[in-house]
Amino acid sequence: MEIDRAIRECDDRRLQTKYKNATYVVQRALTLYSIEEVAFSFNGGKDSTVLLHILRAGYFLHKKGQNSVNGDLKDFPIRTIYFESPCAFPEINSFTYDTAATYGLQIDTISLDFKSGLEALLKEKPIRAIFLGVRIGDPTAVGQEQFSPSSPGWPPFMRVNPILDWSYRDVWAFLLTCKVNYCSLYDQGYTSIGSIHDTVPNSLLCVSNSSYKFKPAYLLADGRLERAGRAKRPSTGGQLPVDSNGLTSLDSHKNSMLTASIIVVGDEILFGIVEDQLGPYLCRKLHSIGWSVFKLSVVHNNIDSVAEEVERQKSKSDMVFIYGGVGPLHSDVTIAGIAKAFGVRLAPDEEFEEYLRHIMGDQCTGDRNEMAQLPEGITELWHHDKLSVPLIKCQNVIILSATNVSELEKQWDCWIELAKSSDLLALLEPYVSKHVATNLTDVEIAQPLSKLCLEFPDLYIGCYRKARYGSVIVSFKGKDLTRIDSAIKALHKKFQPGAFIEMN
Ligand SMILES: Cc1cc2nc3c(=O)[nH]c(=O)nc-3n(C[C@H](O)[C@H](O)[C@H](O)COP(=O)(O)O)c2cc1C
Ligand SMILES: Nc1ncnc2c1ncn2[C@@H]1O[C@H](COP(=O)(O)OP(=O)(O)OP(=O)(O)O)[C@@H](O)[C@H]1O
Ligand SMILES: [Mg+2]
Repeated sequence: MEIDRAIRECDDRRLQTKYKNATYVVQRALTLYSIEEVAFSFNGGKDSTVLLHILRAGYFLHKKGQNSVNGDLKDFPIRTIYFESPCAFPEINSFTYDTAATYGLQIDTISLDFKSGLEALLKEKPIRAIFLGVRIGDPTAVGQEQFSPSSPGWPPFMRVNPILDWSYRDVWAFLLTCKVNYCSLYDQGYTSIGSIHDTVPNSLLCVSNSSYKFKPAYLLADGRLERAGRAKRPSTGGQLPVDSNGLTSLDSHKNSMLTASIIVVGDEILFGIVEDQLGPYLCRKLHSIGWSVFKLSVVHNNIDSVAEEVERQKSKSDMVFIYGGVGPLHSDVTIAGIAKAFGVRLAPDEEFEEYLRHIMGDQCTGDRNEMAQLPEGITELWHHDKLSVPLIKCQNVIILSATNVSELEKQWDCWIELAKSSDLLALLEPYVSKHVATNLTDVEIAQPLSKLCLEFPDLYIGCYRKARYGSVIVSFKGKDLTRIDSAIKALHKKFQPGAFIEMN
């Protein structure tokens, strides 16, 4: 069988593993369900083209040893369904039908929408499982496994996703290694194909800005950007809903208040063995860009403790910073905790794996690297020349890998630079503060200070002392220095001259 042979003879170990696992899923499905009970959902896209050949190979391996099977091109008895749409590219349509003719696919063309079409199909045919070319990274893949029952509200069947864990690069390695045909649009710069109304060539493959020439899809270096040619649907996902003026909540917040939370993961801090110095540093940095820190919490190195705190803070704050518990050790549970908080699973991230391979060399070999597993569908990697490993952002949660202040300083500077250039982080008026000290007693200053707070509601006016029997320090924090000066003047007026001394 030509596909099986091509993979066995190539020297790409990773591809061989992916192929082995995918054909294994097909074989298990063909053991669980009879051939009449399965269907292949084929639409001429690159992922479903990979799946076609995986199914052909899986069927061959499943039947191997039986005289009836010879691995011929047209030896494919699995019912194939195609949801035809007037909005599909003509190239996709013709590729689908040409492929059906080449491989002897028995195509059922369905002209209804997916749900109604499947309802009608399942009433008529004994189908119990449908093979799909869904992959991690597809918006619809979140929460799916290789075998996933259809969603509530959909007709009942098993979705079988043999190539769920394949990356963009795996797809192209397979198609090119097996030298099979794929839809011609992929050679014209299309990297993921939807309808004619929402799909254009991927601009990252543009040969030069002046021409409309594009490189082929397999040259896209960063597979996470395969959907860059697909129109974005308006979404309120993440933390930044768009208002009626088209402004994100960050824009409309520009002159008001944005809040951040900081979560530290560290048993040793809670045991009192280690002192956290990163939290206070981050608080100062956040104030310097005008953000207000809502909470700084320390949690145990435990997935549930991390998940619980992340879940709480991600909805209360505009941004959550988390550090500690990041790495390959048993206690490094932060990333798993974040995945749990968002209700997604950890999935291998090929690009991140490559960074790790770069810094860890031979220590990081094998087909799977636990450290390269990141929360699925919500993770972005932020690169900066000065960082050996990119910053990891899961929606509004930023994972910092710094373990001391100087590392944090570097990560913070890079993060600010990246966030500024992507317009993600609103840099607000920085907070400014002044402090005055007095030897008056708490009782003497309590009431006038309460009144002052009412007179200056736009300022934060707080008190602290360094010793029980020493001076009290009153702090004024806000975004307008003249308001702070007015408040201090008003305070002076309430007492004898010289009762309060301004501190540096
Ligand atoms: C055979 C088949 C089965 C599907 N089953 C489900 C399902 O169980 N639950 C669901 O939410 N969507 C299901 N879908 C819809 C897909 O998740 C997704 O919405 C569809 O592929 C449209 O993608 P697009 O909007 O990017 O074109 C199914 C689609 C097909 C073709
Ligand atoms: N119109 C359709 N008819 C039949 N199956 C479909 C259709 N649209 C999607 N599917 C199924 O859903 C899977 C995922 O679709 P998706 O668009 O992500 O991948 P693709 O079309 O194969 O490749 P690409 O990402 O390049 O568009 C397909 O592989 C196919 O199994
Ligand atoms: Mg598609």
